[in-house]
Amino acid sequence: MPGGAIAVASDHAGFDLKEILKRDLQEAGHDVLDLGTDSTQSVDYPDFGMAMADAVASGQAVKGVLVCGTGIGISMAANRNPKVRAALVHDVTSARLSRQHNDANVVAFGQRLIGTETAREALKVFLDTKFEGGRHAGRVAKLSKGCTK
Ligand SMILES: O=C[C@H](O)[C@H](O)[C@H](O)COP(=O)(O)O
Repeated sequence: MPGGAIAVASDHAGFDLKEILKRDLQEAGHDVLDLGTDSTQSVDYPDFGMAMADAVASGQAVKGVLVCGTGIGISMAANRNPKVRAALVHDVTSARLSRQHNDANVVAFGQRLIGTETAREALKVFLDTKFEGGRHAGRVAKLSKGCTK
């Protein structure tokens, strides 16, 4: 069984894809923490992006998966916490690079923009790819420091 819980969260516009990705994670043997939402009834994406940030920053989850209509708003919300590096991913290449170069700990998808199969494949790659470190380590450390003003 892979180590550490993976949290999933979405707004109403990402609910269907979140459920598909959650099932994939469970079938792969991951411990999945579902932070909602629980239906396609309209909700506010900041509530779920920030719940994800809390789960990752506290160590309750080692990685996270976010989905909203575009992936933009919910990743913006999560990234307000300096311990979160949420990558808005549109394909397998950006999923891989978000891990290799940015050590992303959260991946975000836009259900209205990405094909389901692309998102499923991109999530697998995201979880299977390691951070390269090296020249990227200092850059990522600067992100973790947050704003200076
Ligand atoms: O960045 C925001 C997300 O894409 C939301 O999922 C989107 O704005 C929701 O739109 P609506 O309320 O029209 O379903």
